[in-house]
Amino acid sequence: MTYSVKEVFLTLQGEGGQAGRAAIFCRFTGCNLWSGREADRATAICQFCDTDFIGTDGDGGGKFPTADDLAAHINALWPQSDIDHKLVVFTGGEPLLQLDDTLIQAMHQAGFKIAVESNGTVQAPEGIDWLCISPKAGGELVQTQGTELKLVYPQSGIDPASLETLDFQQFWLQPMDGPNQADNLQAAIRYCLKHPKWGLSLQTHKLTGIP
Ligand SMILES: C[S@@+](CC[C@H](N)C(=O)[O-])C[C@H]1O[C@@H](n2cnc3c(N)ncnc32)[C@H](O)[C@@H]1O
Ligand SMILES: Nc1nc2[nH]cc(C(=O)O)c2c(=O)[nH]1
Ligand code: SF4
Ligand SMILES: [Mg+2]
Repeated sequence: MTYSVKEVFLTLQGEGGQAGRAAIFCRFTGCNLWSGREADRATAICQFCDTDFIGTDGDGGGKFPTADDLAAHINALWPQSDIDHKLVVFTGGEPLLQLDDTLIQAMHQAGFKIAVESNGTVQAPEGIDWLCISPKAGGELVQTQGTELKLVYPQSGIDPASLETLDFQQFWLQPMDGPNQADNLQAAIRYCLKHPKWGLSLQTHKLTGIP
C-alpha cells in the first residue's frame, strides 16, 4: 500500500514516559476525528488539535509506495553512529489508519523499536513496542490496552477516573494547549497531586523550541 506522510524528522520525544529520548517522528497524513481544516474545527469530533497533518508537503514528507521505501527513508535520518537505540514514533494525524503489519515488520527489520501515538479509535496491530493512547471525548475508545494512557486535560466529557481501570502501565495528564493553557496546567497539577496514579506530561518540545 502507499503511505501518505506529512513529515519525517529527528527530534526528542517531548511527551509521556519516553520524554527526552531521541526518535524519528513519522507523521502520517489524515485523521478520522478532524479534517485538519480550520473551517471544520468547530464541528469536528476532536477540536483542540495542535497539529498540521494535511498533505505530504512537510520536511521529509511524501508518498511512499512500499513499506521498505518508508523504512529506508526513516532509517536514513537516524544517526549513523548508533545501532542500539533506534526509535521511531508513528503519529499523525491518526497513524493507525495507515500503520500495518508490513511496515511494522520493515521497521523491526531495520532495527527500530516502534512507538505509536494514537487516539484509540482504531484497534492497534500486533508488534508495537510502545503504544500511547490518548482518548478523545466523542471518539469511541476501542483500543483499551497499551503502554501509556495520555489524556489531554481537561476535556469536557472525560473524567480521568473513568479511564483508571484500563490496562495501561502509565497514566499521564497532558494540559490542553491553547488559549487556556495556563489554567489547564494548574488544573492538571492539582489533579495529579490529589490522584497519584496520574503523572504530569508536559509538551517539553514546545518549552525547548524543538520540533
Ligand atoms: C497530534 S496527536 C496525533 C496522534 C493521535 N491522533 C492522537 O490524538 O493521539 C499527538 C498527541 O498530541 C496530543 N495533543 C493534540 N492537541 C493537543 C493540545 N492542544 N494540547 C495538548 N496535547 C495535544 C494528542 O492528544 C496526542 O497525544
Ligand atoms: N518532540 C515532539 N514530541 C512529540 N510527542 C508527540 C508528538 C506528536 O505530535 O504526536 C510530538 C511532536 O510533535 N514533537
Ligand atoms: S485525534 Fe489526534 S490528530 Fe486527530 S485531530 Fe485529534 S489530536 Fe489531532
Ligand atoms: Mg505534536
